[in-house]
Amino acid sequence: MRPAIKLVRKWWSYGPKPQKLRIWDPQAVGSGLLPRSSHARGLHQTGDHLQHSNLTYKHSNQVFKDIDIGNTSRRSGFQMRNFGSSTMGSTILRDERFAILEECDIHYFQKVVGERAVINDKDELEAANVDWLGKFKGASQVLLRPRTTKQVASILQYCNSRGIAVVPQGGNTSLVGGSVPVFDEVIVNLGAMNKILSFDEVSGVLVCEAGCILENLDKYLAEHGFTMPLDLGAKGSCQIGGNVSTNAGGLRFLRYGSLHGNVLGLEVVLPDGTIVDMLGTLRKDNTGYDLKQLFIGGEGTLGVVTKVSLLTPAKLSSVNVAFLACQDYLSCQEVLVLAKKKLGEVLSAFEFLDRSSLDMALDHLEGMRDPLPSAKQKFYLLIETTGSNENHDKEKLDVFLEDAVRTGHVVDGVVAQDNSQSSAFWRIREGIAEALNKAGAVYKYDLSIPVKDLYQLVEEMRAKLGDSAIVIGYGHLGDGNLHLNISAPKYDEKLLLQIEPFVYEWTSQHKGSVSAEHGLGFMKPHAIHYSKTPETVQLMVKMKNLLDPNGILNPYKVLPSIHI
Ligand SMILES: O=C(O)CC[C@@H](O)C(=O)O
Ligand SMILES: [Zn+2]
Repeated sequence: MRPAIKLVRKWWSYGPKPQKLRIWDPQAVGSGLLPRSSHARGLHQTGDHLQHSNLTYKHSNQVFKDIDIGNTSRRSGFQMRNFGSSTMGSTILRDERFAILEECDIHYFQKVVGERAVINDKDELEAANVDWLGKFKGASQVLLRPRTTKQVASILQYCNSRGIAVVPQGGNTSLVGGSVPVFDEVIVNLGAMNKILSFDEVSGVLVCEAGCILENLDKYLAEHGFTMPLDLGAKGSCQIGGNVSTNAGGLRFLRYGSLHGNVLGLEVVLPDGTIVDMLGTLRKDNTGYDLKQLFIGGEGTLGVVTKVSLLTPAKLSSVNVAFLACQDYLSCQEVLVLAKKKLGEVLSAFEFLDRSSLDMALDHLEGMRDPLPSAKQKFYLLIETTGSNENHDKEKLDVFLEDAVRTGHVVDGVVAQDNSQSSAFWRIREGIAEALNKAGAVYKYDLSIPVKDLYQLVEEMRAKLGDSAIVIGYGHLGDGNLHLNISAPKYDEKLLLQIEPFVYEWTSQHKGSVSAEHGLGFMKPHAIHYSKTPETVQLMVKMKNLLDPNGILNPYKVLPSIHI
């Protein structure tokens, strides 16, 4: 075994500089290491060296090896982080800027939230330490389940004063490693704060705690004839606090817009334990800066969202879902224009999937039939209308479909005849992410790109990678949001080097964004500069420093690190 790599060229662009990072002897590492590649995407390995104002990003293979975020192993009852696999030498370390948990800390937490809400059960911790994709594995020793805002405040105030790092967690469905610890951060899970506090039918405003599961909120609203303005594949487990913190987009974005518009108020706890009550329910309020916006999409780095007030639309009774096939990408664009013109306000979703995405979903979903078995086209569209007048909506849909077929843009299609068929079409669309996750290694990119250029990236990527991987393009075409996924049998550094920074550079050149809706989390802070100017990033760093001067809250996420 190689000796421990001397590490230490790493600190973060906010908070105090680490004194040093502790290194343990690799000989002491237990077995059962994950393949190195399974975590190789945590910190990028591009070999580039970028200079950005006073931020320096140095991405050499050596640095990558040194700072690779790896798996954990247990020693003397304490989980330690292992950097690198046994084949490349192992260095175990933790970030010494932060305090190691002691008995007295556990006692304090027990006093604040009660013994049963301080979790150190191995299985529960294991689940909370690993992200949904199984790419990132932290080494937290303790998970706390506060039930009140005051408890969250006490936890944060204490951790801030003790220098203990904290990761807020909801349903842990982040696709960018945003909700798992990187080292041994204390996990503060909001799941027990799941009360609906009020709903006002006149204004449509729902006020609830952060741990409410999205689907439960939708069911609750349905009883009152309302619905949530957002819908995601992960709705059965994601929580509204996490949705807000990620500024999740999803399937209804086209119709109801961003959470930046739909969230009317928030209660947040700052890293020092201050409770900031911004839980307004007004649609219009121009008294000073709209500070809640900082926490919508703040990815839990500036404060912990504890309560949410949300504008919800009425649930409309007439829903139609069509599944259409197009020969080429230009036709998809023409259909989008036609849909906007002919369907107008009843258009509620415009999703696209290419043939590879469809094949992948159908392979994964047992018993699911291809809705258009004879079409075998390159592109498919899932179009949904939602309105209040069935005849009117159907008429609109008929006119739209007639035009789409007559002009040759749509070559085949089906309209769901009942709820179970609509659900089946949606199941196919939502099944793509699940299928990809099961298919081996997946390199995920969530990009905003002008619609006219969007699929060109998928084609260029395919041409570049040849047979070495399956390139899949799908997403929310109506919002210009491409989910580019590259599926390969296993993680491979060489493959990654072919993908990145190409994807990011391409996106930047086409005036896109390297994160449309998933956020940056732990996976992509290094790519922020492809979409934000140095001045903007610096302002973000200042905000972070202002609100979290000790850098305890969700460290390593969103903002780039400095490697020297
Ligand atoms: O897995 C992905 O790339 C996208 C997941 C999600 O945002 C979706 O739209 O299905
Ligand atoms: Zn999406």
